Amino acid sequence: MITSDEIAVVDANSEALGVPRKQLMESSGNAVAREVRARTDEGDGVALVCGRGNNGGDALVAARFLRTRDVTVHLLGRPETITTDIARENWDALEQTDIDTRVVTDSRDFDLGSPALAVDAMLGTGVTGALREPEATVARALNDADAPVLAVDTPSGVDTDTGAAAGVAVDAESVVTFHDTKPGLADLDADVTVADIGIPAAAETFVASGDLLRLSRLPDSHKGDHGEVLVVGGGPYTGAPALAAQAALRAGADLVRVACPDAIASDVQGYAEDLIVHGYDGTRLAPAHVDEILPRAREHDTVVFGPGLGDHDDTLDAVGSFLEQYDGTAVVDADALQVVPEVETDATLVCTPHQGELRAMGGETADDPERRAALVESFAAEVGHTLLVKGAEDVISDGERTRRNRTGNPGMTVGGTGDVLAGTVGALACLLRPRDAAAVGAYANGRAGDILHESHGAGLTASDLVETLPRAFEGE
Ligand SMILES: NC(=O)C1=CN([C@@H]2O[C@H](COP(=O)(O)OP(=O)(O)OC[C@H]3O[C@@H](n4cnc5c(N)ncnc54)[C@H](O)[C@@H]3O)[C@@H](O)[C@H]2O)[C@@H](O)CC1
Ligand SMILES: [K+]
Repeated sequence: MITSDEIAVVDANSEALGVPRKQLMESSGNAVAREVRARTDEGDGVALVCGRGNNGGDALVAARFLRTRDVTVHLLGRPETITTDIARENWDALEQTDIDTRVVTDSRDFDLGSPALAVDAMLGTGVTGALREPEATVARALNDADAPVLAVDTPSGVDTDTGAAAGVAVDAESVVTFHDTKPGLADLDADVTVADIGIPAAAETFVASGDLLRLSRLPDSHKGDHGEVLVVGGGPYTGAPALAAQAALRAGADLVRVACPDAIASDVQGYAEDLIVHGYDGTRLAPAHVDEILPRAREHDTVVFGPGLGDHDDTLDAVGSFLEQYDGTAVVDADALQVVPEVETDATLVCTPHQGELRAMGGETADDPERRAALVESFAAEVGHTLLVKGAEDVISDGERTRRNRTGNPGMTVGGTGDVLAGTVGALACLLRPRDAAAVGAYANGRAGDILHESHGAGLTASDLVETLPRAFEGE
C-alpha cells in the first residue's frame, strides 16, 4: 500500500539511485502492454486514450510493445501541451513509427471506434479536482462504450489515496497499477493487478534526497506555520540545549524557546541572541519544575526533551512526571531516554538513542544492518514510539515502517552532534509525522556532516553542523 506522497518520494529516490523516471515509464508501459495482450487476441483493435502527463506516457510506451495488435493512440491535447519531458519524448518516438496516432483537441472530435479493448491512460496520480474537458467527455464515452476498459495506474478521475472521484470517473473493468497497490483502489469493483516496474527496494529502504520532497509538498505555509519548539535541557551542561535550539532554528522552526535552570540561563542565552531562554530556579531539572514547564510545553508544537539535563535522580523523576502528563509531540534524547520504557504516556515521542542508549532502554542491536533494522522495528513496536537509532547507518522505525539512513561520517562522533540532531528532528516534527521527521532529520544531519567532511575533514564541530543544516536541506 503506497500513497501518492510516498510515490513521489520513492520515484525521486529511485532516480537518485540511478533508475530514472523514463526507465520506470518504460517498465510501466511494458506492464500495460502485457495486460493488454492478456485481455485481447492477435489482430484485435486496441484504443490507447492518453492524457498529457506521465499516465498518458505509460500508454505511449505500451503502444510500442503491441505490434501484434491493431493499435490506435488518441492523445487528448496537442503534443506541445504534454506536461512532462519523458511523456513528450515517448510521443515523439511514437510519431516515428507506423502506429496510428490521433490528436484530439476538441472532445467532439473524439471517436473511440469499436476496439476490443480501450486503455484509460488519461490521468493517474496527478489528477486534481473534477475531470476537466476533454477528459470528462471522453470518460463518459469510455463508460458508454461496449469495449471493456483497462485503466492505467487508476481509473481516470479516481484519487488513488481515497478511491473517491470529484466528478465523473472512468468505470474500468480492470486496473494495472505500479509498484504497490494504492489505498483508493481497494474498494473499486475493478480487478486490480500490481505490476513491478523495477523500482529498487533501496529507494524505499534508504532515506535519500527524495525524502526532502516531504517538506516541499506540504500545503504552502506562511510565517508561523513552520512550528514552535521548546527545548527542555541544560543543567550540568550548558552547550547542549543551545545547540539543540539553534539546530531547530536552522532546520526551519519559526520560534525556539529554551527552558533551563536559572544557573545557566545567561550562558545559554550567550550562545545565540535569537534564542528565547526561560530560567527556572535551581541548578538542574527537578519534579518541582514540572508544573511550570508543562503549560509552556503545551504552547509549542514540539518539545525537545533532554539535551544536557544530566541523569540526577531528581531530574529523571521530573522527566517521568512530565511525560506522564504531557500528550503532545516530543523528541527525547540523551539521559531522558532511560525513563521512556518505564513511563505510561499519551505523548507522541521520537526517541533518538545511540546504540548504547538503546541498550540502556532495553533494546538490542546487531552488527548486520538488516538484523539491526529488524531489532529496532520490533523494539519500536514494543515501546510504542518512533525510534531513531544513531549509528554509522541510522535506523528509523515507528514499529510499522523502517528506514535506514546512510548519510554521515565518522567525523560526526564529535560531542554535540546528538543535540543538533535532536533539535533538527524537533523542528521537523512540527511539520511531518514522527517517522518522517526522524528520517528527514537523520538524512539532513548526516548530509550536513558530509558537506563539512569535504571542507573540514574530521575537524568539524557541532556548531559547524548547525550552520550547514540549511544547505543540507537543499538536497543534492
Ligand atoms: N512510481 C510510479 O508510480 C510511476 C508512475 N508513473 C505514471 O505517472 C503517473 C503520474 O503522472 P503525472 O504526475 O504526470 O500526472 P498524471 O499523468 O496523472 O496527470 C497530470 C496531467 O493531468 C492534468 N490534470 C490534472 N488534473 C486534471 C483534471 N481534473 N482534469 C483534466 N486534466 C487534469 C495535468 O494538467 C497534467 O497534464 C502515474 O499515475 C503513473 O501512471 C509511471 O510513469 C512510472 C512510475
Ligand atoms: K488512468
